[in-house]
Amino acid sequence: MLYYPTYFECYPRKLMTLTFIIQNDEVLLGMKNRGMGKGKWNGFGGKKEPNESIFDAAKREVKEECGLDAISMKKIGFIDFEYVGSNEILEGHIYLCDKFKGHIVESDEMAPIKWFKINQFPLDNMWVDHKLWFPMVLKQIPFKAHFKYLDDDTIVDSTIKLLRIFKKTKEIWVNVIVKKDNKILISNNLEESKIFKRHQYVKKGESLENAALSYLKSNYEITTEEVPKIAVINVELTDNYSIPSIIQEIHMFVMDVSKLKKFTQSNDYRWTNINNAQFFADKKFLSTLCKMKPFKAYFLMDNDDVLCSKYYNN
Ligand SMILES: Nc1ncnc2c1[nH]c(=O)n2[C@H]1C[C@H](O)[C@@H](COP(=O)(O)OP(=O)(O)OP(=O)(O)O)O1
Repeated sequence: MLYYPTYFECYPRKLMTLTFIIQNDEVLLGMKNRGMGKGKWNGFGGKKEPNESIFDAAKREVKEECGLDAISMKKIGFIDFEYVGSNEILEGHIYLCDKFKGHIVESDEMAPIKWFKINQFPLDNMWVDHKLWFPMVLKQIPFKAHFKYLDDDTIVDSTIKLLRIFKKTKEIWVNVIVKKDNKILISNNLEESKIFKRHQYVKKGESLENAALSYLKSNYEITTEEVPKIAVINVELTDNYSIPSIIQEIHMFVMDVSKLKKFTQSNDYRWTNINNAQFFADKKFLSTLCKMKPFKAYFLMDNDDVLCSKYYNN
């Protein structure tokens, strides 16, 4: 379960728009030469004027910043931008425009303006939040997000929630990590980045503990009577944005073999330092797990990329 933060609900808000113009497999971006986001590539947008609707503001900003008339625009996301030390929220309304007319006109504020192939996006030279939600714009998945910035390049907290109308079904899985000191066992046949993907489906009527013990036996040839459960994580996948969508609930157990009287290591495995072993892009996960203190977590994944991760104490 992902909780959207609410502590800033009473803060005053400034409404802003941001529109991405997309044609075939290309996105139009402009280099911002002044104001917020100076020196970064961005879509087209800015503050809403009094007495105009947010939709009209989005169309006006597109015209002012790149010269095009947007014909078809679709709202994809809402983003609350918060800056440490400021009690004002910048409420960004994100649009996708796939029909337009006119000619591109560069201005003092935005130049140059260029079409970029979607897979060659200049992400390193854009707002850092973009790489976390742009996959949703491309897949047209409505979302709501909150980013708390320390400065223009550092995010200290982020939450991305998919706004779904469809029912979600849950699949229950277990996974067992075998550890000793600050090392974990990794299969020789598995890429380290994929260790986390080796979950085992929990059969109907089977207890989580039994599923974990059978996982230990079949994967690591370890027979034991108990193994502690450390984490429950919910993984939501953007590629499963269909009907019904799936949430994976994964129960993570950790076997500390230094506690076992007898342990024979299978030749199929090797020890890897926790800091070198990867859990997708989220480096914090394995080290948190190996502290052996129960916790809950949520991950929003787009293929192998973690778009949003949240850790909760149990
Ligand atoms: N992190 C963050 N903070 C603030 N603004 C943004 C981000 N990430 C973003 O993508 N953006 C977007 C939102 C807006 O489209 C622009 C900032 O608009 P701003 O510079 O305030 O508006 P202007 O158009 O320059 O100013 P006016 O025309 O409204 O005067 O960046």
